[in-house]
Amino acid sequence: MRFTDTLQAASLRNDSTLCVGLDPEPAKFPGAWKGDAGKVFDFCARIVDATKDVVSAYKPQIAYFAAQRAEDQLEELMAYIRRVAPGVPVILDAKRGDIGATAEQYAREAFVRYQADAVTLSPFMGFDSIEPYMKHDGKGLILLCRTSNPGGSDLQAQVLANGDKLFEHIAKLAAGSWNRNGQLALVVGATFPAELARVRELAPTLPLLIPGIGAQGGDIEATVKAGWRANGPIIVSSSRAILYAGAGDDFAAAARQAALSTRAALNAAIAAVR
Ligand SMILES: O=c1ccn([C@@H]2O[C@H](COP(=O)(O)O)[C@@H](O)[C@H]2O)c(=O)[nH]1
Repeated sequence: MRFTDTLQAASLRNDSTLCVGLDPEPAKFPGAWKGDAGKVFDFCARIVDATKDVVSAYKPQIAYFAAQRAEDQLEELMAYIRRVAPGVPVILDAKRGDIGATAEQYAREAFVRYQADAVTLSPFMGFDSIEPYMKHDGKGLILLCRTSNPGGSDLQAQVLANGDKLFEHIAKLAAGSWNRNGQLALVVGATFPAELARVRELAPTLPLLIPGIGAQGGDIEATVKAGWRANGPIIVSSSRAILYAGAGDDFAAAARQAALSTRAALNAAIAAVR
């Protein structure tokens, strides 16, 4: 099944545009697990158990696993999600970008080793750095466009010779000539709703992965108003605000409550603009 179809089905089934980001930090683990990098899988698996009927997607960020020498636990987690939450797509947040030959290897890592449904990519090195991922039929390729961090403006807001800002140019390419097999989507931060609205204008039907609500302070209503369209899906991602909603043995229940209230806020905002 194509990433976009899996996403739509999960979104309908769970009545959700919420993506839970899986960014495990052992220093923030509860109780006896605190500081134990051997508990990365267990921690994330309990979060998945508690949220699998509330989300439209999961987004593990690979750095949190690699930094703990926990890539094997990420493989185990990907298999676990496929087993206990079949039909919920998994976006590997890796932000890869390299020459074609190396991109082939990164694509194998994302889609063969981890069997992700989609991967985040930096478009900075151009189309030939994205093309190798397109050999993996139906997988989602989510290009950084207007990132959620303040420093994203340093390059992404630069005006090009044709008058477009760089992020506008990326949105046009992704909605146009680069999107050869309909696999492309864009990352746009919730922290910049005006730019999010501009990206939606330029790419009316592309799925938008939107990090920046929760710990980064992005506003849910402004995000939905700018980004959601009936035929333009949004995947609104929150990591720390869900994962660490509770610090005790009830951390998974607290994560579920945080996911439920975030989903409800997203759905209320969608109902208001529908
Ligand atoms: O522009 C971007 C692109 C990716 N991210 C990633 O999303 C999560 C955000 O975590 P929170 O705890 O919800 O702030 C994290 O994995 C980032 O690497 C982003 O924040 N902004």
